[in-house]
Amino acid sequence: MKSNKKADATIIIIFGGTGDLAKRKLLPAFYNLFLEDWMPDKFAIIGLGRTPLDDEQYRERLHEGLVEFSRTKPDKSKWDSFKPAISYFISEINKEGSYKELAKKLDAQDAEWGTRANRLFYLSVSPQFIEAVTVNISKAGLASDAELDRIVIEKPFGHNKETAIELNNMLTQTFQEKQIYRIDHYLGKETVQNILAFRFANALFEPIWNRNYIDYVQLTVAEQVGVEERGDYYEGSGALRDMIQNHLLQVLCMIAMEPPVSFQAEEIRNRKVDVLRAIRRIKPEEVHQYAVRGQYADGWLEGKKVPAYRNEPDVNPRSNTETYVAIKFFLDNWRWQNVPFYLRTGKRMQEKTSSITIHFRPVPHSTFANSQSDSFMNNRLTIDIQPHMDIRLRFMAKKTGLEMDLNPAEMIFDYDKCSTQTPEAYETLLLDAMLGDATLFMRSDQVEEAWDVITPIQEVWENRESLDFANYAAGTWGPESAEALIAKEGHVWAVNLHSK
Ligand SMILES: NC(=O)C1=CN([C@@H]2O[C@H](COP(=O)(O)OP(=O)(O)OC[C@H]3O[C@@H](n4cnc5c(N)ncnc54)[C@H](OP(=O)(O)O)[C@@H]3O)[C@@H](O)[C@H]2O)C=CC1
Ligand SMILES: O=C1O[C@H](COP(=O)(O)O)[C@@H](O)[C@H](O)[C@H]1O
Repeated sequence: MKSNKKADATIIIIFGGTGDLAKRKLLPAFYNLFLEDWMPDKFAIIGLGRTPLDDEQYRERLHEGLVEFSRTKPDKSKWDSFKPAISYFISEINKEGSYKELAKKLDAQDAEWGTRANRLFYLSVSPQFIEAVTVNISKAGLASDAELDRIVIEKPFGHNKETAIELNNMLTQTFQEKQIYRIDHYLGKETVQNILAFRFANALFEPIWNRNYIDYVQLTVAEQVGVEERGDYYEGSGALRDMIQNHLLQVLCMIAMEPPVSFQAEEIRNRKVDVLRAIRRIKPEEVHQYAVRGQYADGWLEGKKVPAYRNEPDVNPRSNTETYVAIKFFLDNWRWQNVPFYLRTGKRMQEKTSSITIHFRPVPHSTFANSQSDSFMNNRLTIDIQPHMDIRLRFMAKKTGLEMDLNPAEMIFDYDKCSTQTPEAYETLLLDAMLGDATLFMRSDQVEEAWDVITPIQEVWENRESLDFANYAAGTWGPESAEALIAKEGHVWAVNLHSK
């Protein structure tokens, strides 16, 4: 969460510097921070990988990434001033010798600047390498200063609760908790951060933000893309681990948390972990009542035929991996007792859209005769996270005319009307990591609680044999069972309603 200050001298060391994430997200984020004068006055970016490249060839690769993925296209003179800070270091993760050489490079940079710089170790590598990198960093004494040195860990953080605990234990042998930045890029999204401002900087909403006024809450993260080139990873993950365990549960925390006393990282994280602890654990025998899963069949998206999940590259043709999940959660605390929180996410859905919808209770007594259905008359607050970013409040208003007839109307805050460009999530998060602000990163207990929430579902799904996959066509809103899941309560998925 940015203040107006810049970080002190910083060296960013990217393990996996030749990988997709570095090219697609990390370097464009650093470049845009540089353009907007957020990078430290002294900074260096060292990319690591085994691919034989020299500095100039590495910079050229990253430049291609900027052209393709950056929200601002690279300007020649700006790129020329940015690129000397980038260098490449050929290294094998498992070889201790590489880290000794890296130590020399880091020390030389410190000597040149005349100061011990902050070191930000970014692990943009497959999770199987986290232990080797951490142990070797420790052996080579690269992270000797708990105040200056930090490590950023990408998702997935563990494969289940047990492995997440093991990973936390392993990391804390080298790093203190305050040095560990577990990234969840949803927390860096502008609209997700705005939930905190919306809830806690306005007196208007807090009094009604509870079970007395809110009927139910929905969170949808729908993607049009399929599994793309990530079949190998996704087969071992599925939508529950890939999206619910992290992004959707983190957003749920922002919606449901109690007002924090301050905006200190620990305070915010304490309030969020309270929410995760309050989520009622689903018993194995109840999983079918609370959760549904799906897998896409072939279908049509925007006029193009797209293949079924089982026909995607690196996917088992008899795969049981879910590409769609919908879950009904309850929170056992005073604020939210008996308010359903519906979470759903899926690939190959009809629209790309991520949004939160708060459905308010109906008026206690209906004064007006109206042709609209009751649920359509209820107030509704929608926070559109992406691709369109806005906050919309639906209320009933009188239809212009001589009769007293009602119509829904909307008050809209539209980000498109703001003059400043919206930063990418990785820009916010990388800046925070450089500044040492962990507010938007996950603490160990948050990750473990989030795994705990999904464990029963995960275990039942992994052990159940008969599946009727594929059960939704690509280009639709997912399996029919997801509609049934909430129809039982007389509820309806808001996005479907919205797009009709
Ligand atoms: N790509 C994305 O959009 C996202 C990625 N992530 C996470 O980020 C991490 C990185 O993903 P991604 O960039 O896609 O992965 P890639 O497969 O594209 O890149 C892997 C990187 O690891 C390096 N590497 C692999 N083995 C070794 C080794 N033995 N020694 C040294 N370097 C090695 C590769 O370098 P080289 O080949 O040069 O050796 C390459 O730079 C993963 O944890 C992923 O889950 C998270 C969210 C989104
Ligand atoms: O972490 C992940 O997120 C993306 C979706 O991110 P978004 O910012 O485009 O909404 C998802 O496609 C991917 O499977 C998952 O690993």
